[in-house]
Amino acid sequence: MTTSISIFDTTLRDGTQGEGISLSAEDKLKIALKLDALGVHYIEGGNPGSNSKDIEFFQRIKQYNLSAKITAFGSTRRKNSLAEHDTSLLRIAESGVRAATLVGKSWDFHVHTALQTTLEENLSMIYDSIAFLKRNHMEALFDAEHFFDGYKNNPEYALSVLRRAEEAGADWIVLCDTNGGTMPTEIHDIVSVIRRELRTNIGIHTHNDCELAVANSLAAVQAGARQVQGTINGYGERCGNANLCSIIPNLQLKLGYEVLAADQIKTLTGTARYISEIANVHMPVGQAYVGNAAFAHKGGIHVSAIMKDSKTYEHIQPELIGNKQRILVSELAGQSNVISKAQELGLDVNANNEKTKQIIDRIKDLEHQGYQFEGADASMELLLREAFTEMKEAFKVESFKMLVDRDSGFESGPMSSEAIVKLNVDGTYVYTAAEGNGPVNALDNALRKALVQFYPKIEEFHLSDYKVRVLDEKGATAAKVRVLIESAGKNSTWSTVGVSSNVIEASWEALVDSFRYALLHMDKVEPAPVETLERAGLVNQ
Ligand SMILES: CC(=O)SCCNC(=O)CCNC(=O)[C@H](O)C(C)(C)COP(=O)(O)OP(=O)(O)OC[C@H]1O[C@@H](n2cnc3c(N)ncnc32)[C@H](O)[C@@H]1OP(=O)(O)O
Ligand SMILES: CC(=O)C(=O)O
Repeated sequence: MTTSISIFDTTLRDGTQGEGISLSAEDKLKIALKLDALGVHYIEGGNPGSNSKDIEFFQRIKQYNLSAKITAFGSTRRKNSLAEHDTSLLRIAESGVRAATLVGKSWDFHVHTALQTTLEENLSMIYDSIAFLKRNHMEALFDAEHFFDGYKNNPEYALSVLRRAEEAGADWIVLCDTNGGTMPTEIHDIVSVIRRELRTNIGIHTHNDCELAVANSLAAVQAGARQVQGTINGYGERCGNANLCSIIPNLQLKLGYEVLAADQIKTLTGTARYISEIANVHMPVGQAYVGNAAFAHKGGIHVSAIMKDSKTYEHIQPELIGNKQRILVSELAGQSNVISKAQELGLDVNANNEKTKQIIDRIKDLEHQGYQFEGADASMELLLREAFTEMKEAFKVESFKMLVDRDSGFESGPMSSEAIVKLNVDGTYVYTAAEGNGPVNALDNALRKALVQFYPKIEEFHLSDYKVRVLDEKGATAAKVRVLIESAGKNSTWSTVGVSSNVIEASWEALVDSFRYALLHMDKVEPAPVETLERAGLVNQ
């Protein structure tokens, strides 16, 4: 029989303890709905005893009928007081949740040093607080903070903490590697012992300070833990919590546990990316399973084999967790990369074709000059289309000029940027000037002004990101730069690249590629009669 593992997500509580992560009540609601769709079993919404944002979240989440259990977090009652008078416990009870997690000390050193109380009083704090939840008819999860450090230091006391939580009626006892310093073999050994000592279900909560949070969670499950607490993308205090985006597929696809339904686990990649957007934290491209490069193949030898059978270089089918295979083309490419990329674009390309060899040489040469096509999908597509099709250019650049000026007499006054471009659009010469808040904006405006007569839908896309990287710092102000421009249309984004020792020229090159790419997918309209354009100052035949 397959063993089920309960997934407890604490992105909204421990995840927000990660540096740089701050979520509004609205953000938390959106994330909770996404996590519920993913199928996690518990969603820890926050700490109602901590701040009013979390109180608002618990109020607002009540209107949704979720499958996941929403839980509130808090600590055991303060020392030398009554649970019934403890603000944190009262806030939890008032929040309206049916389940709550209480963190309590299980390391004697912490009891003496952080709580500054007696070992016996700490046991009472735990008992009273869990019993309070049970009297309020709530499911009670006990997070035994620093359990592994505590057990190594004083196993009898650490175990007595768990026993007291069990006596009080805890539904889950969760062993925490709070400082993230325990090794997988220790986790396995200790969880195996504890499992024999308790009747209550055991969970595991690990931190990533030794880059072992995922391995430690798996070791605990293999030793008998039946709940894993973690966060999406591993957000959390210090180095983060155990990353559920790796734990879930490892448990389900590698170790054969029952975790999520097959159609839900397919939403894992989308969930990870959605939450990274809301948290405003860039996802590492190489993040296991859900990263953009998790199934991206760059080396020619890899791509050649992948095209024969993807199992050669993929440990699972990316679609199982909603990711997808990508083929990168760079100076490390062989003809397989180019063929695969060209086929993706619907181009008819054969192996050992002379043109294929030429385009590989061209790409390698351009990358040697400083271009990078992995991050510039649209420039790559243009190169391939030029090589393998009779590509009709939407326009040709005749010339461009850039004027950057500061009004005399205003030493710190505003700078003005003006661009003048001359284009040939299907035999019609268009000459336009435009201003902008900087040189790239002025060039963008001038190109748009020239082309909008022919391609009105040009208004539907805009430049969404602009990055400059100095390629040879030793050249100082004469160094070569690489400009990457990201553009966004109604339903898509694309990136283009330009390289030069002149930043304006590199920007212009990337900008022109962005327009060339956008226009590939746009219909041209008949421009207004020439005199009208001439009168409007747009055309100079
Ligand atoms: C391992 C973990 O991640 S636990 C969760 C940690 N998360 C957070 O701390 C985020 C939310 N925290 C907060 O908003 C605040 O810290 C609050 C509201 C909980 C408490 O704020 P304050 O009352 O100002 O106390 P402060 O944060 O300075 O100190 C924590 C207090 O809790 C006590 N405490 C710590 N753990 C526990 C526990 N398990 N049970 C009871 N009391 C505890 C400490 O001894 C300290 O008490 P002291 O002031 O008498 O020394
Ligand atoms: C409870 C918790 O967050 C910890 O011990 O790390």
